[in-house]
Amino acid sequence: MASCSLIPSTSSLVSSSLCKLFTSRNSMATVGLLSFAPKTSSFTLLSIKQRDYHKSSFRVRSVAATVEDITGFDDMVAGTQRKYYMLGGKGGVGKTSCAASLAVKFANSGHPTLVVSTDPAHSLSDSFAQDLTGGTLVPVEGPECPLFALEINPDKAREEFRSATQKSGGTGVKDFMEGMGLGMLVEQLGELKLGELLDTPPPGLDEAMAIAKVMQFLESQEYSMFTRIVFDTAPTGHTLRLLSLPDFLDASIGKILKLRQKITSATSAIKSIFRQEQTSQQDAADKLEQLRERMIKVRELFRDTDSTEFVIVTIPAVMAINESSRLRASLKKEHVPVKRLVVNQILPPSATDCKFCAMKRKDQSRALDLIQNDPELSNLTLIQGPLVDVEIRGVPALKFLGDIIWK
Ligand SMILES: Nc1ncnc2c1ncn2[C@@H]1O[C@H](COP(=O)(O)OP(=O)(O)OP(=O)(O)O)[C@@H](O)[C@H]1O
Repeated sequence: MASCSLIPSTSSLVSSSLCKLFTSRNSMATVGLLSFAPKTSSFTLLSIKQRDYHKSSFRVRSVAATVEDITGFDDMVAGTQRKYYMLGGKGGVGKTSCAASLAVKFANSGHPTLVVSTDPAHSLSDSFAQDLTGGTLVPVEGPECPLFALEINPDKAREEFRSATQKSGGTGVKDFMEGMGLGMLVEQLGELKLGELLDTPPPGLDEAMAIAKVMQFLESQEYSMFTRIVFDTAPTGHTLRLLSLPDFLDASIGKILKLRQKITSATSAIKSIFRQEQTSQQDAADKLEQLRERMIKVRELFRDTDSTEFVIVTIPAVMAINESSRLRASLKKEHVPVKRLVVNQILPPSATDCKFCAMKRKDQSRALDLIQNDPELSNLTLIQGPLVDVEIRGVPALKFLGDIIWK
């Protein structure tokens, strides 16, 4: 029996003798069950993924740290309310490794945790060395407390956007506008660049929709157990576009909806004659409005200093640091809370450097100086992650990395 700390508020959520933990999005089949025996204060996690059957038990210890005088990981782990950690940075710096190691550390510290990849090029499965694909919550085997992973398929999110904006079977802005009862305005609306919006969903939209989807999941009772959500986000460019999305959508979808409203109220007299068409137009309009609201929620989540923190991950190299500085400036502009900067892959100390290592060390040291003098980065808490000599794959390796980085 593995030992586990659980958050008091969480235990009350699972006080029934057996509660459904989650269901597969596609099949709606139950793939996980959590049973709780109040007398022995023990939980039994039964998870069934396809044909695999996995059963583990863990005892409840009282949780977590006090909130006074805490820094570092203590600050991240303290408290029973749900917190979101978004890890982002330049491609290849170690975002996934850091996100996965943080998720393992949260789970081993008593937080039922969900780690989500919204990077179109998922690597959570590679990092955990387990098959976590399928766009649904999959239990990660290994940590002491429940840890689930979710790789959101960006193609599906994009498809959803297209079906929300296009009349069934139709393509392009003209069909969509006609579907919305605005066919006569297609020409006049040229300058809004709606064609671009509808035919080629804006970059960052898939990631924003993925995050919106996770938030939707988490609103339901069956997913309310998670107290830490870690996002492995797509490289910098996507993140920045994601943050500017709500304004962009407001400017485009908002205008369409307003126009449509004007027209439908002007033509209300003939509404009843075309009731069928009206319904499908209303359906499209509702979906667009829902999309816009979800994007606004995602932006609010990013800006919520009480529950969210964006952690920038970088490496000690000039190009990566410059990109991190720009990312931090943009996040500041968007009021996204950032406190920590992880500098990953720093050469560990050595008494006897070869020529290559000595050069590399000097180079890294210059890059670290750059951080100290960077107006955007110098006031962040610096977390140094060493370059390790083996590939970090699987829960034991992630635990090892997490214990070094998240202190
Ligand atoms: N501290 C480290 N020491 C050694 N290898 C590391 C370290 N951190 C990450 N790596 C390795 O670097 C590679 C890239 O890491 P990872 O996939 O975590 O980066 P990423 O930023 O998520 O990449 P992408 O932007 O492509 O998603 C992996 O092979 C990983 O094992």
